[in-house]
Amino acid sequence: MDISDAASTTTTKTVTEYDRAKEVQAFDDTKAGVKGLVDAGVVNIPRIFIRPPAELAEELTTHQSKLQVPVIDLDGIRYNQLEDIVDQVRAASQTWGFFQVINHGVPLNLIQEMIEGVHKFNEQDVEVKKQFYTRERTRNVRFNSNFDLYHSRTASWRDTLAISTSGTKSLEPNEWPKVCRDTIMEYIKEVSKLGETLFEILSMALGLKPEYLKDMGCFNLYSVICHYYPHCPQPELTLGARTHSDPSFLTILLQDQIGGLQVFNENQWIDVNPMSGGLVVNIGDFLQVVSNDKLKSVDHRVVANVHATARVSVACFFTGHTTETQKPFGPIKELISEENPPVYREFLVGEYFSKYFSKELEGKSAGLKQFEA
Ligand SMILES: O=C(O)CCC(=O)C(=O)O
Ligand SMILES: [Fe+2]
Repeated sequence: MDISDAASTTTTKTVTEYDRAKEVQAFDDTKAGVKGLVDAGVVNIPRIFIRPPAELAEELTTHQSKLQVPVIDLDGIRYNQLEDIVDQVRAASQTWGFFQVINHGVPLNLIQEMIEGVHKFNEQDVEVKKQFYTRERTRNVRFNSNFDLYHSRTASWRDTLAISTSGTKSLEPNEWPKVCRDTIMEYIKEVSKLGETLFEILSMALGLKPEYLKDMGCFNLYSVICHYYPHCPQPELTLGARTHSDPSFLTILLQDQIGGLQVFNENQWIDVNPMSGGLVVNIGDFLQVVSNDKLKSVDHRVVANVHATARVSVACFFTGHTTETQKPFGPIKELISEENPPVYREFLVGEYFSKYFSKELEGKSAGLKQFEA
């Protein structure tokens, strides 16, 4: 390559990068999200959403599998089958990092209302919705498209309404989106109860007393993240959510019947098939750390929605304490020994969050690496 070639390559690169930044900004400035693009009738998705050629080529090598994420019936708790449930949760959390629960106690009509509430929020007058559009992390209610829009190589085909519950009590009623406020409040209450039960089961699965994880401070439903995945006209070119593991101890996820969530298991992507009335539970990075790798936080993603109807999901993140002034978390003492030395160092949830939100959504290994001892 001679100097003029090098110069023109540099120029092209600069222009491409400049265009991307400009296009990302223009998209963000609409405050209408991906739904705004769909409403405007786009048939070719903007290039900020198109995945790099290498990623697209890799996709062609994946194939469908008959493997299924384990389903656990929590009704057994009432029938003296707790031990059996603890065994099932342990097995699922050590291998899949994911399981689905049924008979979980969260009222089915509330689940339906939550799904409808997220539709209503996203499908209301765009001018009303825009009032909630922000990337300001100090705001307890944040509507935007792609929290990592400015840091990611590829944007995802989804919009998100995030509610931080730590400030729920101090939230002014008009800070909340009216169309789904009461439903979300009620949902937080019910999912917290389920979370408490699951943390007890997980403590037992680790051979600890039932209150152990709760006493440690893992149990705090910090954010409710409502996702809306509009129909994508070119689903093969993008994703609904990039591959990631969750920045939480535990996540309880409600998904509607459309499907698209996939979990990485035995070197392949497996569909997490929607179950009417079921909830998906997954182990987050922090639980993998405190369990010293006994429980696994596993990569997952969402494919772009091919259906005419938008897909809705609601992820409840139990993140424990959240400010840097709180006590640090690290591998549980009872789980480490000479044969099982700590794999991870102690960390502060706040410290982890500030890194998480300053980069793009990425696979688990990158996230967990920073905790290593
Ligand atoms: O929409 C989904 O099914 C998954 C959402 C998710 O993985 C997340 O919010 O962390
Ligand atoms: Fe996730």
